[in-house]
Amino acid sequence: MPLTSPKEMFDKAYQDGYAIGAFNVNNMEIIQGIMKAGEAEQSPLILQVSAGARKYAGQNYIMKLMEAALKESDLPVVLHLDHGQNFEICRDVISDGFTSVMIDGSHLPFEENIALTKQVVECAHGQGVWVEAELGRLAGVEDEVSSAENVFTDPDEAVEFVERTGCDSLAIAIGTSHGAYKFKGEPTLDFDRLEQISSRLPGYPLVLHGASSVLPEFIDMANRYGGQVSDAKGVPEDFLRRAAKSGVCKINIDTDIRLAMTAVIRKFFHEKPQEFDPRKYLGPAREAVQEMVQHKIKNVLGSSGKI
Ligand SMILES: O=C(CO)COP(=O)(O)O
Ligand SMILES: O=C[C@H](O)COP(=O)(O)O
Ligand SMILES: [Zn+2]
Ligand SMILES: [Zn+2]
Repeated sequence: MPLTSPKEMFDKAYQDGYAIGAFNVNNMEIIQGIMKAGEAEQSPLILQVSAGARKYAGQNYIMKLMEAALKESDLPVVLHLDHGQNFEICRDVISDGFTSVMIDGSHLPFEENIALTKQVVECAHGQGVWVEAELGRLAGVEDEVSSAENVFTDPDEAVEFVERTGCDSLAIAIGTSHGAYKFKGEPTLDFDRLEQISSRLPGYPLVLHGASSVLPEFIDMANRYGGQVSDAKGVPEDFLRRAAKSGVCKINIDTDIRLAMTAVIRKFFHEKPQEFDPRKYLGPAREAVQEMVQHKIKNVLGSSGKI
């Protein structure tokens, strides 16, 4: 199946109150784990590539891995640029064949964010490519830049932003953040704000970044085998189910992939210190990614069988 645009995926998801998982890819094992999970669940998928992933794997490798994944699958798959920081990176990945880009002007003043987003929308729409933008700011680390504070999305500004830029979906800040340390105390999200935004933008797909749940199973395993990932806390799965029913069509997950792989590899190294064949630990790490992604699709996002 060739790469698809998010349009049809999001229309269906919005109608039925489920969400599509957008999973970050960095290497072969991650792509394979996600694709296998999607196959097993017959779920549409968004594979997303950050600037960091492009730098790590190399854009040519990413494209060839995608090509291989699509050759072996009939699933609808979107190839999406995660957190595009400027016009040039969006333009470059569009010419490589990405079907969706995020232009992240959330660090800019409102008018500058609008101007940058509009510039990307004009270029992308000319080629049938979807544009996600961001308004508000998430605390945490993204692309090696860390933001100390959340700046929640203002509902009035969200409406004006969408109207003036013509962006196709909007990432909003309602209390999630990137990484494994999302909450100091009890997790909370500003659902009132989400309802306000979604009711003022009816039918419009919203995006939730920083949506990993930081599964205790992997935190415990990592720590049991020498890790030091303490006080980690993610977004409770019930919050994600609720968000999916309130206009959130795309839920971004990266940290949970990282934790699953790391936990399994730590355990392996501890239990089999004499082994040195990377396939022996990257294989189980790939299986852990598959299982975790399958769990999300089936039990949290609700996208099983929605192809
Ligand atoms: O938002 C993300 C990628 O854009 C990932 O968020 P997590 O760090 O919660 O996985
Ligand atoms: O939003 C951030 C994603 O988790 C990507 O992270 P990265 O920039 O380290 O690849
Ligand atoms: Zn951002
Ligand atoms: Zn993000």
